[in-house]
Amino acid sequence: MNRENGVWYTESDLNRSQTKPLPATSAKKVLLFGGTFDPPHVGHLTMAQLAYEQTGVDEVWFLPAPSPPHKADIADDTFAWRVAMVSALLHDRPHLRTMPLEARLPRPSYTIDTVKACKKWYAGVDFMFLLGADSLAHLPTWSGATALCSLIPFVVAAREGYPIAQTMAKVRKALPNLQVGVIEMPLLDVSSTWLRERLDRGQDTCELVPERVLDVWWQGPNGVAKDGGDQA
Ligand SMILES: Nc1ncnc2c1ncn2[C@@H]1O[C@H](COP(=O)(O)OP(=O)(O)OP(=O)(O)O)[C@@H](O)[C@H]1O
Ligand SMILES: O=C(O)c1ccc[n+]([C@@H]2O[C@H](COP(=O)([O-])O)[C@@H](O)[C@H]2O)c1
Repeated sequence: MNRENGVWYTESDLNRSQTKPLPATSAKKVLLFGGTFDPPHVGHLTMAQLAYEQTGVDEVWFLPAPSPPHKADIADDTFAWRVAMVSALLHDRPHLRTMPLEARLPRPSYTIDTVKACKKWYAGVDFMFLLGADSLAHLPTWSGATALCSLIPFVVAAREGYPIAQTMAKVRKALPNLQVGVIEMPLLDVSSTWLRERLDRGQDTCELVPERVLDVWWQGPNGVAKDGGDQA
């Protein structure tokens, strides 16, 4: 491990970012979807699919965060495992892509760094960022939130406990330059936390985590190849 400018990174991150070509795209409009995905579930899949249909983007890019800024308990060494679970979730849906691009970036995985990097790496692409209303409510606490809002428009999905209109109004007071659209989606009151608790107790998750994803979950973080079976 090395430390530079207050940021921790591993040698393998650096080697990787210097040697591996970026994944190619022919997309002109892309919706970025950042998350911890521990594990990914039908809520994530549904919001991405509906956002794809309703925004007219060419692709939705799932960006698992190696080190999510507000989740100190998430270990970097679960990253490849979470990437592999996202790939399993998106199986057979080429317009929804697993893009572990944040592996190439400093830790913690601040969204402003990700957005700046994506705009630089994919200069011809128009980006938007997808999040749930709970994440939107916390947006004012994100690193460089005002600058981030001037860089990218957001697309928000409803989430239990965070009524959209009130949440947007409150966030706009803190971030007057916020650009945000809302997707139509039924409330799906499912979270990774609740599912993890059930999995830890050996309880049925009733297809809220698809079987393919569960196969990876049960392999554990040490049972998955370090690149998560993916290409970014
Ligand atoms: N059921 C859902 N409905 C709407 N948005 C969701 C839902 N689940 C997750 N999201 C959104 O997806 C993004 C990534 O979420 P994340 O990977 O943290 O899953 P989570 O279910 O919120 O996890 P946890 O319970 O561990 O906080 C966040 O913007 C979050 O708001
Ligand atoms: O940039 C930040 O300060 C920041 C703070 C909290 C969350 N985020 C991003 O929001 C996305 C969802 O985060 P989470 O913790 O709900 O999985 C993920 O891409 C995080 O990197 C970003």
